[in-house]
Order: sequence, then C-alpha cells, then structure tokens
Amino acid sequence: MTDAVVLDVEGTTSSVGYVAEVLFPYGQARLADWVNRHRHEARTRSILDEVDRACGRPEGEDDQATVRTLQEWAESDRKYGPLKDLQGLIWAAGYANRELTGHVYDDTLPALRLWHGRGARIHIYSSGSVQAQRDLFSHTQHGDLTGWLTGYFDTRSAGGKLSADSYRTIARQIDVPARSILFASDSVAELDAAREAGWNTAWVTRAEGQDTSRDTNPAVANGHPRFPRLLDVADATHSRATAPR
Ligand SMILES: CSCCC(=O)C(=O)COP(=O)(O)O
Ligand SMILES: [Mg+2]
Repeated sequence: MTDAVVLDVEGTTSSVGYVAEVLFPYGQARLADWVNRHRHEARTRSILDEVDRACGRPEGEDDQATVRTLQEWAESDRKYGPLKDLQGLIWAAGYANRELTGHVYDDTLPALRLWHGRGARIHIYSSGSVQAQRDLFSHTQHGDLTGWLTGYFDTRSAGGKLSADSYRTIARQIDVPARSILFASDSVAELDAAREAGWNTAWVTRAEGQDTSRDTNPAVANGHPRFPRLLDVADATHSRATAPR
C-alpha cells in the first residue's frame, strides 16, 4: 500500500545534466556578485554569518573570505545548508528573469498524474533547498507542476539524505507509516538509508542515453527494485494495493 511517494530530484525527476551543467554553473558564476549586491540584506547576511560560524571566523569580518569558502563548497558539491540556501536565492532570480527553466524528464508529469489519481500524496526530498525545489517545479518546460506536490523536504527540514533518521523524520512529519511510503531515487546509498527506516524503495536508473547518477553502478543495486524511468515506478505502484518491494 503506497499512501505517500517521496521523490529525489537530481537523476530521478530531473536530469543530472541539468543540475550539474546548468544550475550549479549558473549559481557559481553569480555567487560573488550576488554577495556583493545583497550582503546587507537579511537573508543573504544570515547565510554569510552561518558560513563564518561554520568556519570559526568572526561573523562579517571578511565577506570575500566567505565567498571563497562558498565557492570551494560549490566546486566540491557540498550539500551544506548555507550553500544550498544561497544557490536557491540565485536560482530564484534566474527563474524569475526567465534565464532558467526547470528540467523534468518527460515521464515525470505522467508519473505524478498516475500517483495523484490513485490517491497517493507526492513529496520531494532533495539536497537542494525547499525554495530551489519549489522554483524548479513551478518553472518546468511542462509548466507549473507544484499543484501535484504536497510537500518538500531538504537537509534543513529532514537532515542528510544518507541518514535513516532523515526518512524517519519525514515519515513523522507527513504522518504516514514507513511501510506505506515509497521513495524513488537514482542513488543506491539514499535508498539504503530509506530502507533502513522501513520505507519501500525504487531505484530509478534512467534509460541508456539519458543521465545516470554518479553512484548508479548496476552491480550495486543492493536489492532495490530497478526501474528505467519514474513512470515505470508509478505503473508498478498501485496505491492502496501494492508497492514494489
Ligand atoms: C532542487 S534542484 C537543486 C538540486 C541540488 O541542489 C542538489 O544538490 C541535488 O540534490 P538531490 O538530492 O536532488 O540529488
Ligand atoms: Mg539523485
């Protein structure tokens, strides 16, 4: 029985290439300029101060050093809250001025429709900030998809994606028993953590010629049912009847 579906973004609803080759470079190219222009505004200031605290530096003493730290974190794809928040602010401006369009695979909307029609509530869980998630799904090439989604979780609201406790936190927040939740991701390590919390899992490998995540070696499927596309997961998941296990 699947009452709730929780979806990863990068490599599952949306391509790795879009995140790695469009969103991340867009943010990095504008990071220093953003800080220069917004460093006295509350949201950006609080991000910069959080970075300084994390580095053991006095808050606000040297914003250029803070920018360098953020650039280093961005270059090494650190999933740290303040970096993800700042990326979310920069991307929001890009969606607003139409320089960015949120990418979703062509089977993502049909999958959302199928689950929705079967009464499952659909949530997003990404390392990208909740704002970044909302902005991506409200500006896709298929239009605004946020009407299909019930909720969003990031590392601040749920915790890191490799920790079983994060999935327990989400289950509590959405008030659905673990056995009735399905998590779809391209990351076996994330699926392992979700399964440890008692969730059903689906490994989305994406078809040949499309993106595959960095840790989707077929040899390490690790017992998670494999599906080439998200729509294949939805097809195999009969809400309130069966779930892939
Ligand atoms: C919400 S779009 C940006 C995705 C992102 O910033 C990221 O780090 C990818 O995280 P995911 O958990 O979706 O793999
Ligand atoms: Mg992913």
